[in-house]
Amino acid sequence: MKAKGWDMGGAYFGSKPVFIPIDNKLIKKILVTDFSNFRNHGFYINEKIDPLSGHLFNLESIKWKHVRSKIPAAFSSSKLRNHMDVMDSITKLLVNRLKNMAESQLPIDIKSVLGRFTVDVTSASLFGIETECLKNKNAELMKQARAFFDIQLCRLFNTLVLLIPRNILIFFNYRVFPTHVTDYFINFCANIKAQRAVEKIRRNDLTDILIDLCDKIKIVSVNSGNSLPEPLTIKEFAAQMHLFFEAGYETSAGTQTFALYELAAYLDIQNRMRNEINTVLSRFNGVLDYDAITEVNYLDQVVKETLRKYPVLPILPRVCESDYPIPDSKLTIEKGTLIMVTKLGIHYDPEYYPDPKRFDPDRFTSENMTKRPFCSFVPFGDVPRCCVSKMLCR
Ligand code: HEM
Repeated sequence: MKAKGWDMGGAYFGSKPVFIPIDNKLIKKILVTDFSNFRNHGFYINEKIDPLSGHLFNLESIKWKHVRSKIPAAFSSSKLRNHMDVMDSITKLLVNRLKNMAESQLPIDIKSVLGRFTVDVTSASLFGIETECLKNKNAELMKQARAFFDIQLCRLFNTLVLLIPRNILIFFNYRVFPTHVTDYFINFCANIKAQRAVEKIRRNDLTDILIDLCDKIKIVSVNSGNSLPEPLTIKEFAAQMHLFFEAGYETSAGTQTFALYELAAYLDIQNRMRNEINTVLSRFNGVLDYDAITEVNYLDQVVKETLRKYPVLPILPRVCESDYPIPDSKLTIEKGTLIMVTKLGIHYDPEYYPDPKRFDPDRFTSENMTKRPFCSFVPFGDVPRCCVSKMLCR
């Protein structure tokens, strides 16, 4: 569409009209400046029948804001610094596992290995839970979290279901998550909450933040006109936990897999990255700690170029909350219209990234990055409703 000189376009998703902003200033308005009119993702949510669907990605309006406002504390750089030891020990386990696998000369399902590694790292650092998915392929938590999504047919079906209006799905009590997965996660969370209460454990991690949301009601000034947020129920707590296990798996494991693919294809890039890591390691006594990580700039460029070329979640969905006159145009986006900001379109725009199919980490030197406009690189979306892990990416 941009090649035709259009600033915006449209399509149909089934019978639903979809607005596609192309002009970068309009994208910024939708994601950032006029966010209050485009807060929600518009995905199917039915907390009564399908409690796990009530997770942060699906939550809407005030309830989303209430839960979301507490989460960033779990992702701060000081928290990350504290988690370096546990990340280091799980990474050593990964290296050993891969060495053993390589020696056996058998094909490796690398995405699955990296997925289990990611779940171990996120669980240990965010929740203080040892999941041991890397050690044990049949770890129960992993089986439950992936049971449904590993079946391609179920994933396809759940995408097609989005074509059906939400009120019809609610009328037919449609549920995305099977009962056994829902029950497993509700029990799992109830046990963690009880255990922390009995043993008086306080780690100030994501688990504690979610438990606080269950136990405490934040008093909002009556004058602000907002209703008082209710404490989270155990089911709502479980929905958030389940999302965090899922979110880390597909996104991070997928990105690491694509990065390995490109590094295997371009040995010069691989060698340059390895040399940089070795040089930094030699300055930090062989330990890749938090400070060392801030110095591996080329590695950071490789990650960014991978996120550009392979944007997991290739669109950023939004719903227009009230009629929105598009600035500098005679058009209005009608209330209820679905908006799709296409990350893929932005990341493959030759105006920002010449020869976009080429894998070139040098697009992300700090000098080159400052030449591109705002919203030209959006792997995590943009504030306020960006990915919660965005702040961990340099
Ligand atoms: C390569 C890694 C990742 C990528 C590329 C990624 C990308 C994204 C994107 C594009 C969104 C939607 C943003 C929007 O609508 O504007 C999102 C949302 C989200 N992500 Fe990630 N993500 C990654 C890793 C993670 C990890 C490791 C976690 C947590 C453990 C996580 C948790 C979430 C959550 C909770 C949301 C919903 C935020 C909200 O609606 O307020 N993501 N992510």
